[in-house]
Amino acid sequence: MSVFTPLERHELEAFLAPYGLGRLKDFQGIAAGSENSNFFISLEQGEYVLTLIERGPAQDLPFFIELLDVLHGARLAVPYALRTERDEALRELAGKPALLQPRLPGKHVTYANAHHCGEVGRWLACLHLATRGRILERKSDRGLDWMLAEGPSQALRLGDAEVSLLRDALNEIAARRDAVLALPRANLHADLFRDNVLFDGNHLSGVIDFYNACAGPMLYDLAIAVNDWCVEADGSLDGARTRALLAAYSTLRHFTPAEAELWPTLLRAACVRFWLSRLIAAEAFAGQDVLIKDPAEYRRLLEQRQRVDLGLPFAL
Ligand SMILES: Nc1ncnc2c1ncn2[C@@H]1O[C@H](COP(=O)(O)OP(=O)(O)OP(=O)(O)O)[C@@H](O)[C@H]1O
Ligand SMILES: N[C@@H](CCO)C(=O)O
Repeated sequence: MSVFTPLERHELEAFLAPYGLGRLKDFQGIAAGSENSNFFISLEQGEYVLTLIERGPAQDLPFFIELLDVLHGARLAVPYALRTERDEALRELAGKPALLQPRLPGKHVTYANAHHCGEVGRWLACLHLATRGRILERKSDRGLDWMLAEGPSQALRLGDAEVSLLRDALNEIAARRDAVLALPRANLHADLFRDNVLFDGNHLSGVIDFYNACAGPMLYDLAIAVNDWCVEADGSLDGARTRALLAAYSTLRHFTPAEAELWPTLLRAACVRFWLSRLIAAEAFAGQDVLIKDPAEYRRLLEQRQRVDLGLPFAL
């Protein structure tokens, strides 16, 4: 998996015809991914990706389409919704909202090095600089308020030590919520993990999966990325990769004193976000043929981030 909605060749041909991109040569469901159905599509005029939106906020699709148009216009390596000859971007196929996007070159990196992390930091700064002057508003559906609302009900399924870990983290989030929300804002990717970035050799060739994108504190985006790109097997952060990511970012946008102060809190909040969302996904998809990521990984990261308060290098 995960192709939740299989497609017949004839329905795909009818869907693709209005793009005027030539005959369908081949198509193939993509196994990776856990939220939507994705297909590689080979047409006479090039290579594309078709996404059927299976779940999540369908009413927000115009936001994602507009954001990707802005980023494409700013020359960031992102997919964007292709238009039909009648200028339609958002369409329907097999009863699901459907988008056709260019296929970006490159491969996912499993073991990131400091160079990869520098590329990611630079890309993230470009995203924030391209949007902070005219932010497209969308509240995250996995933001601090969601964590504070969802945490207590997830705690009912946890053991005593885990409840105490989560409770401490939620107390910190509640205490610092207003200060975090007052940090400098832009549009965020909000899910910048290794499996959402493509590298062509040493060059970052694409960032995909914007379905968590929102408006919010830029530092939160960095915390999410650092927790995945710079992590060691024991959950600690690797100094060289962390410095490379943050240095590349701060060359383009300097951190503020408030950001330096709130960095350890944001690192922990980003752990809580994925610990909770993975617990929810593990329960919702139990027994199904869907990729489920391990919630315990983010519990371990949170434990580590509570033991070690990490400063923000390159602050000010
Ligand atoms: N525009 C694109 N260009 C190249 N490959 C793509 C593109 N879009 C998606 N892919 C491939 O399809 C896979 C699944 O896409 P994606 O991560 O968006 O799935 P998802 O189910 O929406 O997300 P997730 O499981 O991360 O929430 C990616 O890992 C990538 O290999
Ligand atoms: N990147 C997320 C899954 C998609 O939001 C995770 O690792 O839990």
